[in-house]
Amino acid sequence: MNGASVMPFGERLEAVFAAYGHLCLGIDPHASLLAEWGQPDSAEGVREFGLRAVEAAADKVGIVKPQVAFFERHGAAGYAALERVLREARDADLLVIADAKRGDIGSTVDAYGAAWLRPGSSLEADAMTISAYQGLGSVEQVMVAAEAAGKGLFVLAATSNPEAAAIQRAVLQQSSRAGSTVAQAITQGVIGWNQGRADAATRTLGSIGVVFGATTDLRVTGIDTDAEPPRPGLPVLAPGFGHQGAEPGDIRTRFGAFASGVIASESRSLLAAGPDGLADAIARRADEYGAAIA
Ligand SMILES: O=C(O)c1cc(=O)[nH]c(=O)n1[C@@H]1O[C@H](COP(=O)(O)O)[C@@H](O)[C@H]1O
Repeated sequence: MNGASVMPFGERLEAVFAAYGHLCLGIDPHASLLAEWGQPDSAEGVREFGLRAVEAAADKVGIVKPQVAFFERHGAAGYAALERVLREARDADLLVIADAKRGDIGSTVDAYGAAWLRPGSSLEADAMTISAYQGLGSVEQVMVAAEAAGKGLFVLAATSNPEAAAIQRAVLQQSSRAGSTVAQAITQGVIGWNQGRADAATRTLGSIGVVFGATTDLRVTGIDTDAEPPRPGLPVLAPGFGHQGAEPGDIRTRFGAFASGVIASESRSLLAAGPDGLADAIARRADEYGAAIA
């Protein structure tokens, strides 16, 4: 793969923001939603659910985030269903974030990167979620490979679930970032990595982002939301809108200076509209985010 010829993920994300705004449809085929959608709780059911969600999302929103776990529940057949959903979504020109939350020692996490981000892989997505609790260095090579292939990564930093605070707000004792919280150190590490690219000064958004839950108070986590982040801007995957309680109007107050890079992700709150109402629900919500971020 010739890295010089691919469009960086951050540029693709910027184009999607300009065309469709900041809303992302999470594709989470919970058993209860499958029942509401009239689909069996099986690999066939999650495939049909995913395909109908993609159909509703196309031209209404620019980004989808399939939650891998709900497909994995159905074993190999569930993975075949996911492969089909990923392919259809990418063919529909949606930017696809595989929510796989992988992490491990470097040599193993590289294989996860190859599974989800290598061009031509049957599970190829445009970006994936990744965990760096084995050290940011453990995912360094995945960052390099993602960047070279025009792909993106979202590293968990300050997640939306309340029980994460105890770990993510813990203060580092050792390392060059001693005194920072875990969330802060991961965020600063990712910002620094994007700044270290040779063409950083010409980019508006970097290709490596973080996950900040929309329900989380970032300031308490040690992240300064008032300071203008240096170029390139930081892509922020922000679940927690809708079902978990955050609303479009919270974008500015929660994310401050990071707001322009926020991907506002909602799954259950949109999917609850059912297969026939989903496209309209997405369009309505996209307008609300548009007004909130303008
Ligand atoms: O990485 C994620 O997407 C994620 C991070 C986080 O901090 N919180 C969070 O809820 N998520 C995912 O976002 C989705 C949220 O779904 P809803 O609460 O139904 O919108 C689920 O697939 C979660 O796994």
